[in-house]
Amino acid sequence: MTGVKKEKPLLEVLDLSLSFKKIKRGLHEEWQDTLNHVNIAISKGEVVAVVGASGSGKSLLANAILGLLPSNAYLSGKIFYYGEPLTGREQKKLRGKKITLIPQSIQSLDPRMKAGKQVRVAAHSKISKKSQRKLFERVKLPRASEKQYPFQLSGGMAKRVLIASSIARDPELIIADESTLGVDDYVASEVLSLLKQFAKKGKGVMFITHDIKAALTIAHKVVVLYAGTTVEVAPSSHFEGNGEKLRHPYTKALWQALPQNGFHPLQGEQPLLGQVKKGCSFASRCSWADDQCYEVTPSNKIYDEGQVRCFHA
Ligand SMILES: Nc1ncnc2c1ncn2[C@@H]1O[C@H](COP(=O)(O)OP(=O)(O)OP(=O)(O)O)[C@@H](O)[C@H]1O
Ligand code: NI
Repeated sequence: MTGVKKEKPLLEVLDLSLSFKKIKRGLHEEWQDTLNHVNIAISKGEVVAVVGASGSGKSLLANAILGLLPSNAYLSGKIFYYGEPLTGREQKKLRGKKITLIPQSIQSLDPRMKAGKQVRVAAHSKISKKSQRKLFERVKLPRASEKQYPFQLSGGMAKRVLIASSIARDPELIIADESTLGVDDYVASEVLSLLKQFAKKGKGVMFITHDIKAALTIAHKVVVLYAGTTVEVAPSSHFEGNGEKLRHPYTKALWQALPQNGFHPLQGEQPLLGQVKKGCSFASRCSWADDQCYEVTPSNKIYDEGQVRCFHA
């Protein structure tokens, strides 16, 4: 449509790289590079899945967005929130309010605090007991559980307390870190449907997971992270058939490794962050790789519906 100004994405991460300064005796400094040119955008009402194997940098990315990195961390690149730079000061202001995290582990609950109070404390005591009960209803927590301590809750209920806490202050962006990990299928599908509902209400949801199948049940698009780099961003609809519509060989391999697609495992291992060699980080496992891939890092190619980092895609 002409004349209609396109709304800026809720969150935009552009070419974000992250290194840690290592403590070294002597004169020279040593750096450990982790995230490397990460690009991701999330709009209101959108679920974006960030998919990657263990150690690919998913939680680092979440922490970078939330401003929760240790003091030896150095970031380059940009993070925008509604088109404005998300500075450390803004992160502090928005964190826990407009941008919230659903942590990976239920260990993040305070073991000495009853469930109802956990949620009221997450809301900085700005909500009444009545509102807390409404939140409990929203995440399908029985009223009686508000008086229970975390150890008395089932794993699924504890997850729901984390989720209720994360929405207590009506956030705009919810970052869910492996929220379906370690729960049974039933709880996982309930968690997924809650995340989907949040997006339907206009929030942006970043769903971090290594489970591409779970991601595809709710995500509008999938960001694939490999060894700290976003190698592909593709709409969920491109994950079909043999993966012909997917562009990056790693994304194709992830798709083809699913039991429903023939269970073709990918040989080799993802390099550890900090030990990624020059060139394309996927080259050593890629059947398409040629000399160039071992020498030069592919740039990010943007196409209509997504982006890809591969010379041959
Ligand atoms: N504070 C730090 N200093 C140096 N390196 C770090 C630091 N935190 C994380 N890393 C490095 O970054 C890597 C990726 O960590 P991250 O937790 O982001 O992975 P992940 O994709 O979330 O994995 P998982 O699926 O297992 O949760 C780690 O393996 C580690 O090598
Ligand atoms: Ni993680």
